[in-house]
Amino acid sequence: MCFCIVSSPEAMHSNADSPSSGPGLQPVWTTLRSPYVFWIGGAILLALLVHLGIKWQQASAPVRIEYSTFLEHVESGYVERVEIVNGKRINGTYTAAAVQNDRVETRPPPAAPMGAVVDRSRRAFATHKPTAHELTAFLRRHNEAATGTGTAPVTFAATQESDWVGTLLLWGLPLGLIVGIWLFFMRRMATGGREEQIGSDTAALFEEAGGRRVTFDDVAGLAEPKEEVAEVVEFLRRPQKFTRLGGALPTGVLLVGPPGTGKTLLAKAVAGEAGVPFASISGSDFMEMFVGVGASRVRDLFDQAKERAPCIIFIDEVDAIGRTRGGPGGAGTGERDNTLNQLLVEMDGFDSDEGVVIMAATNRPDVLDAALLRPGRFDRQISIHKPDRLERADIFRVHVADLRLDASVDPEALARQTPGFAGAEIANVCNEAALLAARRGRNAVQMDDFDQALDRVMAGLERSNKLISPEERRVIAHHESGHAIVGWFLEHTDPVVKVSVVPRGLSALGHAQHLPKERDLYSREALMDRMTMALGGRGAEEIVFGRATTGAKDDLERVTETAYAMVVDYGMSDRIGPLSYNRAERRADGPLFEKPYSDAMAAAIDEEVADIVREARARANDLLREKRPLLDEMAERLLREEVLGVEALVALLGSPPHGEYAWLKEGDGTSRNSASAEGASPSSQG
Ligand SMILES: Nc1ncnc2c1ncn2[C@@H]1O[C@H](COP(=O)(O)OP(=O)(O)OP(=O)(O)O)[C@@H](O)[C@H]1O
Ligand SMILES: [Zn+2]
Repeated sequence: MCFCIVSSPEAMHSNADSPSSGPGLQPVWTTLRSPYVFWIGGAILLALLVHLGIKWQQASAPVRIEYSTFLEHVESGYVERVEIVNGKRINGTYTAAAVQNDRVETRPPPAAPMGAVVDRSRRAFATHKPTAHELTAFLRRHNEAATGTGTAPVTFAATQESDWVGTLLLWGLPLGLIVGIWLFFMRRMATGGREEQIGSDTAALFEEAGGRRVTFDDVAGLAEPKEEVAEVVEFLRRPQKFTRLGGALPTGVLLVGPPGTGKTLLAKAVAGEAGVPFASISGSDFMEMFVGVGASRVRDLFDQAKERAPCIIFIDEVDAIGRTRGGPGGAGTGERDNTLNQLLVEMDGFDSDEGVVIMAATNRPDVLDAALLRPGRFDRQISIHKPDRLERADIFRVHVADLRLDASVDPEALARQTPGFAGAEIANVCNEAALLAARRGRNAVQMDDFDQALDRVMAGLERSNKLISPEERRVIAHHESGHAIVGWFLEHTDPVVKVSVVPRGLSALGHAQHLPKERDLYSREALMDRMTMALGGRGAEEIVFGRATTGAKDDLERVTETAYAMVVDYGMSDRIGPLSYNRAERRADGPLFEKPYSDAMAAAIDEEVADIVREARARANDLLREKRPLLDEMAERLLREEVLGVEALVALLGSPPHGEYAWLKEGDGTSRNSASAEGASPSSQG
């Protein structure tokens, strides 16, 4: 049996229009640090080569003589051979006799030292021909005269030779540049553009980057994620303990959450706690590389990891490689597919007792290729949320621990002032405050340093659209309160256990969480109540602000789906009757009805669906108008406290008028971090 309502403990709504921040940009220029060494080394090598070349050229160089001297040497019969290069340079050879008898020496050109000419190995000479002189005619005349006197004639030839300096400038320079750039990229690939990197020098680099080992104490908040990765730590410490009975441990852990919430930090802490090497590479690093190298980089990474096991590979922004294959994406898609395929192959090739754990982070789990999430790969997902007020106070405490603080600094107050901040932004605020205080010449960081730092960081966040504006927060708080109040007072809705305006992930801006009751059968009234609750968020926006926002998109999708199901699947409409009109879709392999109902019936169905939704909407809005004071109070408290647990809800709204809330008395599901509230599943809670 199939029901269209999914009673997921996840949010009833989200704001799909909220812009998602793209993958964090890597600081490209930090990667240039090591190539400096490379460039300087290259320059020294080049200088050395040039120097050697000049030396060699000098040693084998011909004797330079003046053109007039050359003409005299020809007339004296000392010259054996002449080569005219490009019509202007002359390379010649003296006769052996002339050199042996030192006759050439008789008229030394001022520039050429004499000793050189008597050197038997240097019969070569060179000179420059003035353009005006007719050398060939001169030589011919000389040869004619020579035959008469019996001396040997001068052989002469003309050659065309390219000018090597010009050639070098024309070809060598660009070629050298290309080779240089190529080498540079090869180097970048070899290091993955990152310092923290597996390899022979990893350990040193890691120590340098991290300073000291990161532990769970450095990660504030994130109670549940920490609990979940604790098992990974155990596994890395003592793999045999787990695999003793033949069980296979998960090798892939995917951390899902918005940017700056501490995913990298958590992965590092796992490595730190387990005392194993940690390699970090960003998915976009793979993709920056030339075609065909991404895959081999993956292979390298895994080969090295296996050598260093037990260890952790952390792939940040895994969505850069892990996007659904064959999808659109223009250039580079094929390369990405290859890289992803290699990653899948490597992950499959692991034995879980090898002790290599792959952690990956993404803020776009929705775009990941399904193959990545299959068992044996990233089959374990841990979601990481933005911190609520109390967690933010904890994060502030971690980051001010190393600062010299004035007594005026209050982490609680700072946490209240920073709704919507992620850990990275809090770290940023603390650092800014310390710098400001230092600039002002203070001995300790004071609260007003923090205030100013806050203004700065906030301005930046507003500019980058990462911060929810106060008006938006008010809308969200009322929207969530609307869901919660409607859900609280209706008979057939699931008990609300937590209301929050802490953004949860990519798009959900807040949520009202409810424990689904364990059941498979819903009456018309139950479905109506649930639709009414889903419309409570939008209703509250309308009542309080006079208009609705896009924040109700998901709510409306769910409502529409339910309303149609009531009419065409469940026969819950008197006007249409107990008929199922969904056959064509359902029985894909059975006889297909091209059109299972008439146009008239289609129109009737649409009208009936609209009626049902109108009714639910009216109920929601009526109830909210009646409870308006509660709605406002709840929204105000949410804005202050961000999260309301069950106890706070009971205090505010009174005991729920319907339903046997047995779980209430157990005192569970009340605290902000309660696992049972977070991971509520129909089977664990009645
Ligand atoms: N829960 C936390 N406790 C303490 N510090 C935190 C926490 N979360 C984030 N930070 C601080 O923010 C910095 C950045 O966090 P980190 O790089 O781990 O975020 P991320 O989720 O990996 O971000 P991204 O998705 O952009 O890579 C950390 O180095 C740390 O200083
Ligand atoms: Zn909603």
